[in-house]
Amino acid sequence: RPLNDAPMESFTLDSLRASLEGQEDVILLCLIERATFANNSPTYDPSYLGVQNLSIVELFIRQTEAMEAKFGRYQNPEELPFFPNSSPIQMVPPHKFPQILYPPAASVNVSKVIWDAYFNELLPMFIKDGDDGNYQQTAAADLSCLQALSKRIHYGRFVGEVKFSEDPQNFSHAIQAKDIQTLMNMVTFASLEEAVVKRVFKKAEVFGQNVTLEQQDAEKDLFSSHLIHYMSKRWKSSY
Ligand SMILES: O=C(O)C(=O)C[C@]1(C(=O)O)C=C[C@@H](O)C=C1
Repeated sequence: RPLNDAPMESFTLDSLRASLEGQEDVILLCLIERATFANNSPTYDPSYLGVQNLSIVELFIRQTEAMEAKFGRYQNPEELPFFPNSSPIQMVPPHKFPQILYPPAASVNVSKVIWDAYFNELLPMFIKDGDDGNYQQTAAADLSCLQALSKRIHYGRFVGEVKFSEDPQNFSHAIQAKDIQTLMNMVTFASLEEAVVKRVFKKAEVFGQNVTLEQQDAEKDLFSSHLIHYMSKRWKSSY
């Protein structure tokens, strides 16, 4: 469920984990949609448009975000733009979302890391070579993937806040001592991370199937085969 006016107490570790689990589905479906288009290299070529040396994807994302900002997308603290735009123009009145995050936590922003990892690492893992001319659709699919990934990754800020609120004394102690190792041990669970990775592999396999009414065994589509192959090379060896 999206963030709403519910009080802070209603955000529990369980409710946040349920949200994270649902967000996995969104990410996989966005990646599957992106995989229906070819690599489409002109989408990423800064010289293709001849506009301020910006690629189609960057210009499209900048303009889409500016428009979405006007309609209030980034009033919700779950959403972070890749290109923050301080334009004061707002078409919608401000909405009072709960201020769950402690200000330093709210300032945590790894959008640049997500951007680079998506284009340089994730996308080349599964995209097929070629040019089908659908550059706008490609850029739009990239933006959906990026937004879904960014939301999932930045959700860690809410999870951290709830974990703090469950054990403020021990957390405060470690924070004051700047004991990063203890803090990391307090917020991470290797077995849970392993379970998340396994669940995502399974979902990628299921979502990537072409479901037909006639066949008993659903065929695997190219996306899931490619993605799972590369994900296995990248991550499975560590589990
Ligand atoms: O569920 C938690 O406790 C989280 O912190 C979320 C999450 C995740 O991103 O899936 C992050 C770190 C933990 O090691 C395990 C899981």
